[in-house]
Amino acid sequence: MINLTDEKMDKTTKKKKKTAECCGYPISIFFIVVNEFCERFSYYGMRAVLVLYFRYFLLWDDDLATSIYHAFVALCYLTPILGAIIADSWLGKFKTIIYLSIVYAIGQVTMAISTIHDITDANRDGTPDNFTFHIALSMLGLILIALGTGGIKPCVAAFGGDQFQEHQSRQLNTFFSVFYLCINAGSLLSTLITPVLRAQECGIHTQQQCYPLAFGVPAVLMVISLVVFIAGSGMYVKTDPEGNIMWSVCKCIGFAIKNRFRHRSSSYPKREHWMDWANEKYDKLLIAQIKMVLKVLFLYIPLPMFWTLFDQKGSRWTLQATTMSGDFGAFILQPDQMQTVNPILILTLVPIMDRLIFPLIQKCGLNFSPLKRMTVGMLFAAMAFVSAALVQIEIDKTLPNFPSSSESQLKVVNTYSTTLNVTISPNEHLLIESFGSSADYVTFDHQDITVSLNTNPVITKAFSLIKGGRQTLIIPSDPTVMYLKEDVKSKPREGKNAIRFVNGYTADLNITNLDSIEPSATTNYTLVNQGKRDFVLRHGEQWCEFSRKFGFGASYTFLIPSTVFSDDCESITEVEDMKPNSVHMALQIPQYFLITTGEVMFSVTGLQFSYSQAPKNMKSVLQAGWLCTNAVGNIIVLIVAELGKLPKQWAEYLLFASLLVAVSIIFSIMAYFYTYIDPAEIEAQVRKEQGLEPEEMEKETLEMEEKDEDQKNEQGVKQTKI
Ligand SMILES: N[C@@H](CC(=O)O)C(=O)NCC(=O)O
Repeated sequence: MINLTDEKMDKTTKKKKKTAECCGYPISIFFIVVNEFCERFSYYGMRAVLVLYFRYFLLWDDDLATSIYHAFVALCYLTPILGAIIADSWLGKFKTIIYLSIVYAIGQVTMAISTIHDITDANRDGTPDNFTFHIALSMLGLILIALGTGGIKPCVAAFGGDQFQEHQSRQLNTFFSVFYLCINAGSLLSTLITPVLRAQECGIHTQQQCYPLAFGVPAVLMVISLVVFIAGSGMYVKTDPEGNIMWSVCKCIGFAIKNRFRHRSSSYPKREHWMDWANEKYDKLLIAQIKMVLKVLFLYIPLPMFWTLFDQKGSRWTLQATTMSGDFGAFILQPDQMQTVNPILILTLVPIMDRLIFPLIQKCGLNFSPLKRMTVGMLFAAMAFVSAALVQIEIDKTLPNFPSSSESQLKVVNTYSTTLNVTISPNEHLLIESFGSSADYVTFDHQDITVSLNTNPVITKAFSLIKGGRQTLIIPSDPTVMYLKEDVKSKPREGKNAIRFVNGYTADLNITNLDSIEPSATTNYTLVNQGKRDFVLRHGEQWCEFSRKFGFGASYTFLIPSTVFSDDCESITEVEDMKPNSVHMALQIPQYFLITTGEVMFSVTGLQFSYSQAPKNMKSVLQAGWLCTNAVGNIIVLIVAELGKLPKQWAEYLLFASLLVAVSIIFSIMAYFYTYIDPAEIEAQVRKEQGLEPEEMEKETLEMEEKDEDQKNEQGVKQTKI
């Protein structure tokens, strides 16, 4: 029985007594959660506009932009290992957070500077002249950000946990929930704000999309995060690093393996655990701690699969949203804004789960242990993907029938003065009225065709179609020069609409935001957003204006007749090449609800579990291991994206759902054999076995602390003497 005198009690708990409390919580955690809010605002705000920056500022193609984006996210979840090593073996969590936050803030500022196009826009045309400079600077910024955000990630949660005393386990759980709420409040606000900042126009010489502001605000938030953290400095419980623990762990494991191999003959008695083969050389306490960590790390093996599904909400699900309608009546939701449903749901679900669902389950006498929660979380994520597959099946029903890689599709547009009988060899006959088009695309399984028009004389012309492509045969006022124009063969990106104009007027025309268009020519596609759009057509002094209301994801060809100015643009004909999206984005809400419920059960619980099951000196290491499961999950997404997809998107969703169900079954079996531990208790037991009684241990600690203090005092005296 530990029986400490008041004086001793004072000394052993002196660090904790110093932390002021409010409503049973250490005040210091206020600074930690505010710091986390600002940091996550900074991270998610920057991430929200990153792909668009790659795509439209650096002018990378979709594939490169997506790959670099996922590689960056994976790096952000790999660097926690580095942060944990620095914290646990060298600087301690407090200093690690400060130093790496400085690196992080420098990275954000570098990133913001790299987006100022005026720096290299010597010819003032609105585009940077030296892309290498911008790419190099932004890559440097991203590496620093990944190092910073990843490095501090395992430290901040564990540092927050360190602020609590042993009897505050209930408050500790609430802290992790509040911590998660702050992450999502930061993420929600920034995901809403930074795209709006990006859409502003700014610049010194020319006005461009305001990336410097969109990246600059997250940089400011990171500086604020650092200042807030430093402000709480006097109140924190700061645990000292315990030497190069990772190195000791590696050496100890290496020795155990070597020793086991040396004694592989059956004549040697078996040992309870393979790590016991390190007994000859290493401290029993270290071996016991390594066993605890390995047990948890082993349990982590199936976890990346959850993140593989979870992180697709930023990629596949957003792409799915681009094929849906975001018209909610009172407001219009853009496809990438659909992602904000996740943090919104987190903010509502975490309190509901904590205050209502989990206590209710407990009241019913059910043992809903952390590992059971995580298994159920995985099943929810799998259900989310089943829901996504069902939505996809509905979308597929409304999608155009795009050509396969061996087919070609053709549509005919007639801007000739009379109705035409169009024969496409060998046996396609189309009757197309003046300023009209064929009803739909005709599919061919060969590329070479001959087109005949029933004009007088008959006009015949041979064409070669694009394999796997969609084209329109434009018949102008002079049909002898009929020509092919390539069409879009997938839904326009970001839910935009692809539009183009065929000029049936007798002279050049100028159309708002488009280059001048010659008679009989067809413009290239321009992407326009949903909503009402106005266009002004001009030729010399003549002009007229016409308006169209667009939905999401459609494609149109507008045919301009020769009478366009005399009837005030009334006679412009609209040919619908691709129908607007008709499946509503609200149908994605169930899948978001399911994945977010899964996240609350899996991720919030996993965070607490990783903290509670780690020995004191390896808490950051285990947090880093937990975050690494996320990195591996992202790498799996990268590999799957690179290897190509199943022919049907809904089938891919079902495949992922089935994989996660299989993995969750394996995880539940592993969890069944896992026994929850109290690391402090095990450590005390090992010490006891080593012959160190608790009282002696306390005594030893006190003596060491006293010695420490004496040394400090001595140094102080020496310093004052000097
Ligand atoms: N729900 C996510 C945030 C988001 O995707 O907007 C989350 O909580 N992630 C955990 C983190 O630490 O960022």
